[in-house]
Amino acid sequence: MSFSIIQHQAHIPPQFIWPDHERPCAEAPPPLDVPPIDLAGFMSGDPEAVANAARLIDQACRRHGFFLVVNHGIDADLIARVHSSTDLFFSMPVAEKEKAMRKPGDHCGYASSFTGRFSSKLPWKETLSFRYSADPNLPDIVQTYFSQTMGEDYSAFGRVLQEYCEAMSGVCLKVMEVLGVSLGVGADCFRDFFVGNESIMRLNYYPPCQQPEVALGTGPHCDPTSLTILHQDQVGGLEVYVDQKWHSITSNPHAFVVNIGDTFMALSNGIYKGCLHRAVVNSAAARRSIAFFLCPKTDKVVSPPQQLLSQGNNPRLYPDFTWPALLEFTQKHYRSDMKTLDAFVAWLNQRPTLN
Ligand SMILES: C=C1C[C@]23C[C@H]1CC[C@H]2[C@]1(C)CCC[C@@](C)(C(=O)O)[C@H]1[C@@H]3C(=O)O
Ligand SMILES: O=C(O)CCC(=O)C(=O)O
Ligand SMILES: [Fe+2]
Repeated sequence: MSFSIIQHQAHIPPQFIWPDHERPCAEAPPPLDVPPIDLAGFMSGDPEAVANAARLIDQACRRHGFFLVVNHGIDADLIARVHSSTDLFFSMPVAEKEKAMRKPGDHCGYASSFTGRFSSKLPWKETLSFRYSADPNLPDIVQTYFSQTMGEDYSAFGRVLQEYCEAMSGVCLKVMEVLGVSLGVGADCFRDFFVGNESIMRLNYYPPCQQPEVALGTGPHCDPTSLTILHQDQVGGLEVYVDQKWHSITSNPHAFVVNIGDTFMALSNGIYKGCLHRAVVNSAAARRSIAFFLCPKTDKVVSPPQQLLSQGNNPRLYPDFTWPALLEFTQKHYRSDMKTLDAFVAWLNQRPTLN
């Protein structure tokens, strides 16, 4: 089922129609007051800038887990090249895109409308996801993926995305320093945990939809990953559920939208919260968003720093786990939503123990 056919029909197929209580708001939702974290200010070491960044990120992460990062130092031309690469890929003929077709159970590759994964509440989007590794022995992992999957013509395409992932990994490590300071465990604690990250990059493409009032580009969920660095194009459509109602996050090309995921919620022993969010579509313009999902190295055990447990009455909320186990759960057993971590822990507990 490809959007090039669906989007020209008068009505969208029933699999893309969401239940009443999950549909977009009839009125445009109010904007969420998302604090801008001055990353260069924090990194300068100026005590006031460091304290201000830590305070703003702490307030946001205790409340909804979303904040903006500005003065991030990422070249605007690189961001523009990633957006144009996204347009280039999704404008390709279906047969060309399907060279990168996502395989069942794998999180990488090209997926359109997710018909192979879900039978209802299908998201109105096409996605292209691929691995990034900060391992210095894998300096061209992204470029190699595209050359091998799509052919040597895609080497330059892969180079742009490789460069962008390296930049995103750097921004994530700086944000982890701020999070470490704001949680009182020190700038190095989470930075050291994620320095060898094995992350996921995803290009989201949302075609115009003839019935945007009953569809969703991405359904309500909390990212199961650790931290998400998202760049929205000027169309906008990202919404966050705070204080029992949906809020929009205004598009700002100079800022990255950053949010806490389930894995970091577990690392912070629930002090910082992942938050329900979704993406709405529209009938006039296609929308793109570029999402970098920070994930720890596969052998890292997700367990909160001791300091967070010894501070007063703060019992462990989640058992130790590894990211690959949670990822497999989301790919093979459970559609990520707002209860993914609880469902994951229940799944872990019911598995037969190897004696
Ligand atoms: C590890 C991941 C699974 C998803 C992509 C990344 C992080 C976010 C997850 C997702 C976007 C949450 C909503 C449901 C989902 C199926 C989707 O709409 O794309 C999720 C992704 C996935 O499982 O492919
Ligand atoms: O497209 C967006 O703005 C949000 C996408 C998202 O939440 C995701 O891919 O996890
Ligand atoms: Fe998300």
